[in-house]
Amino acid sequence: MADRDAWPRPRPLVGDASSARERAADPAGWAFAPEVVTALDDVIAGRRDIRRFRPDPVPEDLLTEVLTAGHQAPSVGHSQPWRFIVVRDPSTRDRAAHLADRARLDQAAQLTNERAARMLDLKLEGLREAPVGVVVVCDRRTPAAGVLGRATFPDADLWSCACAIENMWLAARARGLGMGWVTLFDPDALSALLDLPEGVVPMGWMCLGWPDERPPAPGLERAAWSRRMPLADVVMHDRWRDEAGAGPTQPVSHLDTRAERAGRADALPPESLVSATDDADALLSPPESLGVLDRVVSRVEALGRGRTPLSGTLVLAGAAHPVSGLGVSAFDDRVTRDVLEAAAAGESMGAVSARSAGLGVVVVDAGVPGNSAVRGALAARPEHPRGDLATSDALDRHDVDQLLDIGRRIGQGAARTGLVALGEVGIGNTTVAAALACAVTGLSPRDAVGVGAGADADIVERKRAVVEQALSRCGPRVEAWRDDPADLLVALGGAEIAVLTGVVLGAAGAGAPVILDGLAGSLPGVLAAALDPAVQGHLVAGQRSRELAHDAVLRALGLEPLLSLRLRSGEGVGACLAASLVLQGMRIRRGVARTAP
Ligand SMILES: Cc1cc2ncn([C@H]3O[C@H](COP(=O)(O)O)[C@@H](O)[C@H]3O)c2cc1C
Ligand SMILES: O=C(O)c1cccnc1
Repeated sequence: MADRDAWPRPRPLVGDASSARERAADPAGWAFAPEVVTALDDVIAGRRDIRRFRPDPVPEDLLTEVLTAGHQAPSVGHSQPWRFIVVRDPSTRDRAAHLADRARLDQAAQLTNERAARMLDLKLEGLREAPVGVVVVCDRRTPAAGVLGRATFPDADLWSCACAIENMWLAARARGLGMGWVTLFDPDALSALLDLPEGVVPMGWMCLGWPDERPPAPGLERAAWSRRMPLADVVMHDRWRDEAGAGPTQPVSHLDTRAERAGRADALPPESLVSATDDADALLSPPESLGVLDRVVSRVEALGRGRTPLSGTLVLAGAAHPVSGLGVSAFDDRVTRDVLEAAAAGESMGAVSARSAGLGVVVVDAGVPGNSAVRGALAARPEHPRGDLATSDALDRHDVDQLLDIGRRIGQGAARTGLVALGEVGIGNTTVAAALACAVTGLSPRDAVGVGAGADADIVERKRAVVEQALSRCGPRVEAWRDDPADLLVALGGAEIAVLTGVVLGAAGAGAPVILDGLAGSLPGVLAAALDPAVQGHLVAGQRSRELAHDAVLRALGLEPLLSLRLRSGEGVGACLAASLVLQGMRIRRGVARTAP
């Protein structure tokens, strides 16, 4: 038996040397000296996002110290997912600065006028001045489930990189260096610039250098853009809501709701729909007297708050389709140009239908055969070669973006006239439309391919084969079409459908009802609604045509067609017939005697 009261505690030579007794005796004993704490608080409080830099070089040892601080950040599962790309090459820096210039204008376009002007006044990047750029990227190629803590919070790797950035920021500030975190980029464009592989994502561009400003407060606070919220507004106790059931306010948005409306549609406002139906109920007639038409009229009147003009515009877009070279139409490609020229002259079936319905016509040449744009038509001709969709993409991405953009502007203009009716012309486009219909409804080519403008059995067989080929060529892209509806237009086409998709977005964004036509004249509604769900409340199914997949497409849209005439005209003829009916319904609604409450 030992005769000692206590044995000395064996102090480990590795790991935590503190003892339980020491920790219990002095729980705060791990603190740094008070002057260190004050210094840390000073650095945290004095950290600024620096946008103005002096040209003096950053000494290598300081840069290494800053990067070392970054590399000491905490990371999920100790995964250290950050990688630092130190950029000194002026051409890379200039190209990055150019990307930021573009992103700045794009962002300004989404803000209110006042905020946009102020944003453009702000200096948001110091990319061209800072002698060093450090691009912090996150290597996300490791499966989340393989990293401790990421299976449940898969984005924790990104947060770890943000911690590294903050560490660098503080280390830079303590040394008198300035750092600015620039995220004013299209991330894909920045990735391409730095040649990042798939799965490695940029967190932004850190400008690093000697600051040419020493701001006592955050720049955005100084510019009266915003102010730091009181601590009490961001701290809650035990749960999100307080006793009164209120939660904290969400961060402020400077989005322009009007610009948003010009670009994106307003959902059909429930109050105005209710007031339109209330008005219908007051008519001296049985409720829902006009049946399907009644509902459409209520919707149109709700959208225009009863002031929709008794008129409108047929937007008729035409385009050539290389797939017509695969024997999928009973007609020659040149017909497309002839019809569009006749439309511009006011003599095509679509143009005459529009006139007879009291609508104006806007003819859009989205690349009909021939080397020049059709006279009298708005030109929206794709710049790049188009593919036959069976073996290559129908359209180039840049062209699709342009077509959508031009369409949007046309739609916004047409919206001012009242109803916006869609019309298409393009030999071969029922094959394109069938492929799109398969993609968006899941129909098989056998159930989607129809006779178009008059196919025989051989043509129908070839159409099916082409649609099958196109769908298997684009497999995963077709399945994921909702993630990127514009890519479906790239894969399958066609240019007139892309323009009309833009028209739907623009018209609905400006508050107008959009009347769909046949199969190719309904798909723009599906695609636009996928791009902006609020479009849905603006869509009216003009007709159910003869084309096989049309019914499935209308069902997918949840729309009941006004007419079912087995049309096969295309060109917006059905949309015009329906528009004329809608206008008549509006006149009836507006003219009939009201009953007293
Ligand atoms: C003279 C003529 C005028 C047309 N206007 C519209 N289409 C309709 O038929 C074409 C699509 O059918 P497919 O895929 O079988 O080629 C599109 O132009 C459509 O609008 C027309 C067709 C013809 C022949
Ligand atoms: O239903 C259609 O849209 C259709 C049918 C045949 C030809 N063009 C269009």
